[in-house]
Amino acid sequence: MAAKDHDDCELNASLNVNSVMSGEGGELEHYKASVDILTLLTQDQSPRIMETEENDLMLDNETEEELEIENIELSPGGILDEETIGRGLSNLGRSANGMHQVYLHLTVPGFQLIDINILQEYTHLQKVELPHNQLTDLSVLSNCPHLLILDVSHNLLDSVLGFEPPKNLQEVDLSYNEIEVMTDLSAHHSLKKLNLSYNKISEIDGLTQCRRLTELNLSHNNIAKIQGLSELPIQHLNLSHNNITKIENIESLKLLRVLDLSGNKVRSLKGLEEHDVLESVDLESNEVIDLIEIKYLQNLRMMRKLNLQHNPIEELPNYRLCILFRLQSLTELDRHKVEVEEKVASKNMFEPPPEVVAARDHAMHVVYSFLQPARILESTLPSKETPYPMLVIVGPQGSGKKDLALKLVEEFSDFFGFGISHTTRIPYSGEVNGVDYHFTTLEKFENDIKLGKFVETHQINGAWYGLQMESIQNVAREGQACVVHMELEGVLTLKNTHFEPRYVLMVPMNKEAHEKRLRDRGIYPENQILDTVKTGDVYSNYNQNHPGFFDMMINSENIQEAYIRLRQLVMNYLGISSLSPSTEVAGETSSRLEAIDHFPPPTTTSTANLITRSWSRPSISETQSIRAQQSSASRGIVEEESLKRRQSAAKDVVVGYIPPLYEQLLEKCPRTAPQTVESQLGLGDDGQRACSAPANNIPVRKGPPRMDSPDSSESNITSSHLSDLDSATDLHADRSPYDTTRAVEPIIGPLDLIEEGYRLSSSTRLNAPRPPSASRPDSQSSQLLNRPGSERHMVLPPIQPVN
Ligand SMILES: Nc1ncnc2c1ncn2[C@@H]1O[C@H](COP(=O)(O)OP(=O)(O)OP(=O)(O)O)[C@@H](O)[C@H]1O
Repeated sequence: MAAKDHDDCELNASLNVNSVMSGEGGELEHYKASVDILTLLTQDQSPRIMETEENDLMLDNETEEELEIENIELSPGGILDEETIGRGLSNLGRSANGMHQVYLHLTVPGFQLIDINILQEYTHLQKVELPHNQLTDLSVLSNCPHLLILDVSHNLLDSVLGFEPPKNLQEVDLSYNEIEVMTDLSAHHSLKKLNLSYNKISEIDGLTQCRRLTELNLSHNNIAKIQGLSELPIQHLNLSHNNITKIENIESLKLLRVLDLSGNKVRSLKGLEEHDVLESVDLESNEVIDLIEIKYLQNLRMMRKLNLQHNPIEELPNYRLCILFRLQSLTELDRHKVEVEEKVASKNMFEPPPEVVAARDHAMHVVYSFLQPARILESTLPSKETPYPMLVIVGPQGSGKKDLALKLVEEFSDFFGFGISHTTRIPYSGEVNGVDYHFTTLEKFENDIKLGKFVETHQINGAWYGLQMESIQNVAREGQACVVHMELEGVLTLKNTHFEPRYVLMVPMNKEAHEKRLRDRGIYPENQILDTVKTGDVYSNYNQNHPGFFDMMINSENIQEAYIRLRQLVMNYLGISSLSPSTEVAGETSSRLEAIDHFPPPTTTSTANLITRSWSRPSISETQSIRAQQSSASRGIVEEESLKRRQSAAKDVVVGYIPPLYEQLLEKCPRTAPQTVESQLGLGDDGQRACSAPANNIPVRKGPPRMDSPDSSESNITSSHLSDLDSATDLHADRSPYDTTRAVEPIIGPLDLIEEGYRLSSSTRLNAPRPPSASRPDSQSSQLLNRPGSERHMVLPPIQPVN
C-alpha cells in the first residue's frame, strides 16, 4: 500500500513538473509552488505508522511534514492565494491554443473567499468552481477568455455575470446568491445552461439574445409571471417554487421538453397544448382542480411523465385512471411508474371496447340467472347439430331494422316470429306495446335483470334495451325461428351465449340518406343524429375487421331494395326457389315500401307461394346440407375454430353428463310436471309421457296445436324430465307482466325436489352414471324433428349468404 502511494506521488510530481516546464512566464512560480502541495494532496492524509520492529509506533517523518503543511492557513482573510489554487487545480490538458500542458479546472469550495483577483493570471482555466464562498464580484473572470463552465453558487453575488463575457462561456451556476435583478445577458451568446435558482429574482429579463440557451433554472425565486423567454431554444425550463399563476408566454418555446412548475399557483394547464415535444411536466403542489384541464395535454404525443401530486385534482374519484385514460402515452404519473394493467383498466373503465361491454353484460345476466331456481328451456335448448334458429338483424339506429324484421315476420309468418325486445324508452307514435317493444319502466327493467330474465341488455342514448329469454321462448314454442334486431353490443353479448343465430348486418352506406331518415322521423335531437350517423362507420369497420362475424351485409340506404335482398336471402334459406322475386317483389315494393317506416300489409302473391310450399319435405335436404357446409366454410377461420371449440365444450357438458341426482329425482317425481297435469286432465298423451323420454325423442302429437295451451312444447310433444324440472321450478320465478302464455301448473317447491333428491342420493342407483349417449339419439334427423313445435314446422336450416 505504501509502495503504491509512493508511485502515485512520483507520477503526480512528474506531471506537475511537466506542467511547470511548459508554463508561461509568470505562471512558472505558481505552478512550482503547486507541485508539492498537489503531490501531497493525492496521498492518504492519515498519519501512517511504521510496522518495523525498531520503529514500532513511530510516526513516519513524511507524515509529520504533511501535517505541517496541513497547518498552513489557506487563503487567509478570504483572499484566494496560490496554495489554495494549487490544491484546487485539476484536469491537466492542452491550453486553448494547443501549445501548452496546463491545468484546466479550478475548484475552490468553501474558503470564505471574497477576493479572487489572483485568477487573472490563470488565463487557461476552462472550468472554475467557487461555490460556498462569499464572493460579490466576478469581474476578474474577464481575464479568463477560455472559460466554459462557471459555478459560483452559494455566494453573495447580486448581479448576473457582471464581467466581460468570455466568448465561450456555456454553463453558469449562480444559484443561492443575492441576485434580485436579471441584467442583460445578450453578450453571453454561447450560454447553454443558466442556473439562477434560489435568488430573489422577480422578473425574467435579459435573456432574449441567449440564442443557445437550452436549460434555464429559475426555481425558488419570486417570479409571478412567465415572460422574456420568447423564441429561445429552451428544452429544460425550471420555474418551480415561484408565484406563477398562469402558464403563459411560452408558446414559442417549441423545443421545450421538460417543464417544472411545481410549487406555484397554477390552476389551468392551458398554455401547454402547443408543445409538441414536451415529455415531462411537473406541477406538483399547485392548484389544478379540474380533470378537464388534462385536455391541454391530450395531443402531446411525447408526454411521458406528469406529476400532479398535491393538487386538489388528486382527490377526485378514479383520478389516476382518468388521467391515464386521457394520456395514454404516460409512463410515469405522480412519480409512480404506470403499469400496463392500469392502462387497460383505465380503458375498460372509460371507453370499454364493445367486447368488454358485452362480456360484462353476459356475465351479469349469467350470474343473475344462476341465482334463480334452475330452469332448462327446452324450446331453445342448445344442441350441437341443430342450434335453435334465430335471425338477428344488426345495425345502427335508424337503419330500418325493426321495420324490416316486422315485415319479414309478417310475410313469412309460418316460419318466423318476432322476438320482442324490452325497452325503457317511450313509445314513438304508432308503436304498440307488445308488438314493437315491451315498453317498461327503468325500475321494472332493472328488476328483470336481477331476476336473470335477460339474455342481453344494452343502453342507447339513455334508454335501455334488452332481449329476454322469455321473448325467444315465446317464438320458439310456436315452432318458429326467432327474428330480432339489435345493435352491435347486443350481438356481442349474444355471441357469448349458447345461441347461434345468423346475423344480417344492415348499414345505410350513404350517410346523407341515413341522416335524412333520422331527421325525417323528427324525434331525435341534433347531436344524437350526428352521433348515430357516425356509428355507421363503426359497423362497416367492424365488418371489415372481423370477417365472418356477420353472415351477410345489406346496404339499407334504400329500404325497399334492402327488403328485397333480405327477402331473397330468407327465401333461399327456406328453400323457396320457385318464386321469382326480382321482378315481382321489386314491382310490389316500389309501390308499397315507399316510406321506410311504414310497410303495407303483405301481398297475397308471396304468401300464397309460401303457403303452397310442401311442408313434408325434409327440413334439411341434401342441397341444404351442402349449403350448410358452404355456410360454415364462409365463416372466418378464426370464428370457425372458435365455434368448434364452443360446440365441443358444450357437447361435452350437455351431452355427456346428466346429473344422476336429477335423473333419479325426476324419475321419482314424474307427476309434478305440467305435462302430467295435462294427462291427468286428459289433455295430453298420457301413455307417451308416462315413459317420458329424454328431450330428443320423436314427438308423438300429430294434430294441430291447441289454442288453449300456447306453449306448444308442453302440449305437442313428449317432454323430457328436464322440462319437468323447468316447469316445476319456474313456478316460483317472478312472472313477466307480458307473460300470459303459461298454463296454470301445480305447485311443487324446489325444496321438495331437493329433499327428495337427498333421500334418493342414498340409493345405490345414483352411483351408476347414465351412459353419455343413452338419452340422445345419434341420428341428426331425429334431433331435427324434436324441436318444440317441429311437428308443425320443420326446424329451419342455417341461413345461406346470398351473393
Ligand atoms: N335488445 C336489444 N339489444 C340491443 N339493441 C337493441 C335491442 N332492441 C333494440 N335495439 C336497438 O336499439 C336501437 C334503438 O332502438 P329504436 O327502436 O329507437 O331504433 P330505430 O330508430 O327504430 O332503429 P331501426 O330503424 O334500425 O329499427 C336500434 O338500433 C335497435 O335495433
